Amino acid sequence: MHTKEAPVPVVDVAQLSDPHLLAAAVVEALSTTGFLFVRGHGLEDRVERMFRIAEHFFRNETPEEKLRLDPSKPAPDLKEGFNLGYIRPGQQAQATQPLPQLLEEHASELADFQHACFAFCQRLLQAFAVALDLPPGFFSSRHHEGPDSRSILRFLHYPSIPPGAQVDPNRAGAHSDYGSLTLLFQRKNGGEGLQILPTSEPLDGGKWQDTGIVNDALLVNVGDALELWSGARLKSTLHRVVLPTPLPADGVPERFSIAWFNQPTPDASLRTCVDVTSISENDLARMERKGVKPGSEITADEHLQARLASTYNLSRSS
Ligand SMILES: O=C(O)CCC(=O)C(=O)O
Ligand SMILES: [Fe+2]
Repeated sequence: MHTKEAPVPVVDVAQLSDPHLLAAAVVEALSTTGFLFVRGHGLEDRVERMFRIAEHFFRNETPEEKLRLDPSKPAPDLKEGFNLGYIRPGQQAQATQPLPQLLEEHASELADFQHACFAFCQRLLQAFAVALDLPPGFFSSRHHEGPDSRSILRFLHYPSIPPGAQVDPNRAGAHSDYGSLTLLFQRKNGGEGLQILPTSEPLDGGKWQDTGIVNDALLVNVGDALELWSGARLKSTLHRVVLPTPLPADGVPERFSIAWFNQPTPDASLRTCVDVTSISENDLARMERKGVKPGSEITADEHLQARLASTYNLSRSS
């Protein structure tokens, strides 16, 4: 169900195998709010199973092993995450980066889920190319699966907040995603808290809006690489995860989410594919703030490295 403000539209894509029909259904939302709830995506049967695997992992992995897996882990009381790189599918599924034992035993299911996420993104990417009057494979042919792909599956856990705790209201700070597309899976119970700052709002002091949760839908959002590539025809929107304010007297339950960060092939050119002079002042300013220059010759890997090295400096008071 949507929250009151409900800024993110919902589409059902189950019947939209034709890229033209899919484009007509999804492009409007992704070129305005940059976020879209998608139903009928075909991953429904697998999502709850992935949440169970993630939940079991976060609950049972030892603190020492968690620290070893991610020594840079920030504020462990607010958020913890685990990134899974490419896993070769098959009976003897094989991770290309060693997996902790608790995940290794599910390698084949994890590989299957990663592939389903990748395949769904390929469908969307074909629709975007059609919408921009480009050859249908323009974006999708510049993405691939394999050990050298930069795409990752991320399990996220936001631990519960006990009654009366003094904590920063940000469970995850304001950011935009770096890649081409993100698929975000949320849970009905305890999953609330994701907010977006529509691109029409000022970066400092703008009005954040709750995305809400839509049952059985996954949330698609555009990342910085695709925003640059498409000359901001598709928008990479700031988002964050917040706690309710004031904090409820009985505390806040834990929250799990799962994200698939789809990345273009590292050496693919992200040269803007539309006339750069047609990009609005507002979009240029937003991109400049991220250190992104439309029209320049830059590869997906150079873009990713640059984005990883830079951070926003946004006020957290809004
Ligand atoms: O947990 C969420 O709902 C959002 C996570 C997110 O935006 C991210 O990891 O990039
Ligand atoms: Fe994100």
